[in-house]
Amino acid sequence: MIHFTDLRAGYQRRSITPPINGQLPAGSLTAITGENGCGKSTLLKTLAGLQPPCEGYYCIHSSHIALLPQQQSLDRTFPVTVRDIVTMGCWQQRTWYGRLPTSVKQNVEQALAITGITSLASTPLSHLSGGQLQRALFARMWLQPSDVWLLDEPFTGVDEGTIARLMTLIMQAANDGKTVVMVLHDDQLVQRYFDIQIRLTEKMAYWTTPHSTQRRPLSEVS
Ligand SMILES: Nc1ncnc2c1ncn2[C@@H]1O[C@H](COP(=O)(O)OP(=O)(O)OP(=O)(O)O)[C@@H](O)[C@H]1O
Repeated sequence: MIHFTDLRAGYQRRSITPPINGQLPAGSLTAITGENGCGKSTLLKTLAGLQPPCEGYYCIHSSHIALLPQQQSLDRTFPVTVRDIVTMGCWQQRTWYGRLPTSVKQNVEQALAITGITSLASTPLSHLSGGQLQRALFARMWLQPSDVWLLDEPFTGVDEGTIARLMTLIMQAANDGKTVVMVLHDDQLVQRYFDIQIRLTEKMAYWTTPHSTQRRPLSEVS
């Protein structure tokens, strides 16, 4: 669950977003939309704790938050493989001498398999296509112990089949009670899958409920 009270996100006390009020229940799937530069990523970074709010406040009823950042924010030359990147999702589960328990290693293999990148496990980060990198980042997020998923344009460069595959995993996560917030530009996806849409403009944050959602009504989500 996330509560907003007159929250304005921005940088160095300069607000970018309009004031945001309301709440996102546990188990909900929310799309943040709006024109380029309206502050969608800034809002997500604020919710991830990477930026302090400019005004107002928010409350997340969990300390376990997983963030899938925009690709541009990553250094692609970093010398790691796909398996290394995915394994970072469970660094907290390492033993005190740095080893990963067998059960956690199995989870890493599962994350690679469900995102369809097992064959790329030993591939260096710098050799991945944009869509392959998105899958690896998604697998890392999927592994992180968390109650809240924050995803910033996770489908950039991703083909239709993979989008459907990842959306299935995202809906499963929401059905399991995670609060999922995603920045995206695709209205069709919003109408098809999301419970709540927050459309940001300069002056207002418009909250709507997409009608043709394939998800169960929120009241049925435990
Ligand atoms: N670190 C920063 N310091 C100051 N201003 C920034 C910083 N990062 C982004 N901005 C500015 O904040 C504004 C909102 O940026 P943001 O990335 O949140 O927009 P967005 O809605 O996610 O855009 P897009 O749809 O293009 O991804 C932009 O004008 C941008 O230049």
